[in-house]
Amino acid sequence: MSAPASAQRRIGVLLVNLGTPDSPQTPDVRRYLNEFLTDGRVVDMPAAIRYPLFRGLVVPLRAPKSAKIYQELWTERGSPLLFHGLDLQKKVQEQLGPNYVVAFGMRYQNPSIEKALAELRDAAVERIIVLPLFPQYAAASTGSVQQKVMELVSKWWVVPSISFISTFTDNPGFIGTIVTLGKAEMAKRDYDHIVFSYHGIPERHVLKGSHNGYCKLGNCCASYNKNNRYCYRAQCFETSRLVAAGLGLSPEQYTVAFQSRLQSRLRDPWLQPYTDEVLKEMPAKGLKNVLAFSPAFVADCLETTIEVGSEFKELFEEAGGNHWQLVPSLNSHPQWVDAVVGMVKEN
Ligand SMILES: C=CC1=C(C)c2cc3[nH]c(cc4nc(cc5[nH]c(cc1n2)c(C)c5CCC(=O)O)C(CCC(=O)O)=C4C)c(C)c3C=C
Ligand SMILES: [Fe+2]
Ligand SMILES: [Fe+2]
Repeated sequence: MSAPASAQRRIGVLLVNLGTPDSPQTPDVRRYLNEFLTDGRVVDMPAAIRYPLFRGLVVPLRAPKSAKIYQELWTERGSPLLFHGLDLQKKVQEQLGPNYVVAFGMRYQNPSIEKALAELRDAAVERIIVLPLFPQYAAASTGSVQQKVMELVSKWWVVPSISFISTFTDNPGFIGTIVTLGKAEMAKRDYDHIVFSYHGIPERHVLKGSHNGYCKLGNCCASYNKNNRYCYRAQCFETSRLVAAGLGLSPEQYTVAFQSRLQSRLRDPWLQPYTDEVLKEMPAKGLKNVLAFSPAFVADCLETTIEVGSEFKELFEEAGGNHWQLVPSLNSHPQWVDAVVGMVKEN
């Protein structure tokens, strides 16, 4: 006879995404951006410069503009990044069953990681598996979640056993779901070219994380190996290569590019090529029908729906393109739910 569920050892699973404002109104967007952009892992300036510069100047100027974009993105269910995260949590919990407790938190704003961890502690879980929902490790995303979780649990009297899934750039279930979604779009029409557009990071961040100086922003990232396992650029290339293989694409049929750079007067270079520049040149080369993937994000958000799905489409059409199509995000697709369950069970 098996022990009752309540007597069995339970494992906590913490799914974390980046964050989103509580509402698309300027004060909430300002609060969100203040927390996000003063994180020393996102803007790696000395705190004495970062706080006054971002709280006093950058965020007050940016918040009203960002609020307008969030209003465009907002749905009846609120922010897509949030409700898709909650849907994923529910479906993963259903599949994992009563021996697991699945919580969901955001690195910035709500529901906070602190609240999600407290749910797991209250459920008396024996250990916690943390899955930051960023496929490719970056110090500014996954690293920041890890730091926050460690800061919070280090204050508990009984510190739990914790493990982190730090990257799933090449996870077969993750790759397979993107391939499924891509094939569905490719069945609807013919495309001249494929773009894999990833969230950019400053080149400096890649160099700071370079293992023994291995990564130098050159051909070092062309293969994915033990020396560049956590190099964001190498991981973006690896995800693209695997998805391209699943779709049967040759290297000439796709381009990897980077979006969402935070324009600054310091003009520090971000990972290149920049997606907006690449796509503007495509129509003149005869690439008039383009399918775009956003494999740095697992759920719809500002950077997918608005930036890739609508702003890039407009730029592409202005440059003479016919058809620009964004492949939908994984959200809580059943194949993706299976992939998350698989990663948890393997851990
Ligand atoms: C995929 C992982 C992410 C990395 C790496 C990342 C780095 C990074 N981001 C900024 C600045 C901004 N990012 C913004 C939005 C945003 N970023 C990610 C993910 C990563 N960021 C997501 C999922 C989102 C969308 C959130 C949503 O609610 O939809 C924004 C806000 C956009 C705006 O206000 O216009 C900024 C700003 C930096 C500087 C950085 C690395 C150094
Ligand atoms: Fe970002
Ligand atoms: Fe590299």
